[in-house]
Amino acid sequence: MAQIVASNVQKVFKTADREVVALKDIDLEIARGEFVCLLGPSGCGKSTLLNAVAGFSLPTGGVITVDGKPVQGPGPDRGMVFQEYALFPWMTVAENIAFGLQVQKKQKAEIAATVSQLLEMLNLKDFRDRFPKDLSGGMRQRVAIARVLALDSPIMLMDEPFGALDALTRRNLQDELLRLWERLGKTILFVTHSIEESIYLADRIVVMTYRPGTIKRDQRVDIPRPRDPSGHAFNELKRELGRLVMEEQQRHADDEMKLAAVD
Ligand SMILES: Nc1ncnc2c1ncn2[C@@H]1O[C@H](COP(=O)(O)OP(=O)(O)OP(=O)(O)O)[C@@H](O)[C@H]1O
Repeated sequence: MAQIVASNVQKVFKTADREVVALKDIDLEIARGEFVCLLGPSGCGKSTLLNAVAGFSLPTGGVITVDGKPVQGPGPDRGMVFQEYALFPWMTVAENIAFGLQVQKKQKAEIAATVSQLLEMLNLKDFRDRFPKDLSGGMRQRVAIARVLALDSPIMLMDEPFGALDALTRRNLQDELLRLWERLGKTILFVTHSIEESIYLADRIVVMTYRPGTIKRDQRVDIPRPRDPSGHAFNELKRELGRLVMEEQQRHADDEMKLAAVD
């Protein structure tokens, strides 16, 4: 049985002067341990779908289930990593990682052991007593990932987590994430608008359309890992997905022109 199932999911946002159909007829199944990327240009509903799976903002139609249970709000089975490193600035790295476990009232010794293990796993040992402001963007995002891993959720939801990082740091963290995913067997749903990032990471890439947000292509990636971005199969797929994404980008641009004309 699939772990995450979206059935006929719709999401309509109503604003003062119009309605935006952010998601329409979304049917998607994600198996336990699968790495799935949601890909598409800005405004095609990627974050809306991720937030619906997270339970932050529920669909206006259809249903999403996790392990057979309808999602009605956030839960400990789903951890979220955002683009903006949502760390507490007044806590050290170690305290940030420990925070969720303290909220869960775990034993002190257990918290200490988990924190040490995660500091080690994410190469953060030398930074345990630093504050977020003294860390680079990449380091902060490592802490954000460690913080979610501390809660041991079987599902990780990631909203453009590496979008603000420079290319080299981004590749490092992508490799790190793949290593963790292979080691820990998590299910990952990862939002990106980078075609290359999606091909580098995912088992499956779900390409979305712009307004309404529907599934344009559900693409399996069979290229063996580690994937070589200069390889033939990688570039073939990049070209094909690039074509699909460009079509939606163009619809976005046309829409903006129309709106500008009305204003
Ligand atoms: N709270 C809201 N109220 C009204 N419209 C919204 C709201 N949130 C999102 N939308 C609209 O829904 C559509 C989908 O937005 P969403 O943020 O999910 O897209 P996205 O693909 O994640 O884009 P980005 O890559 O820019 O984050 C957009 O047209 C957006 O303007």
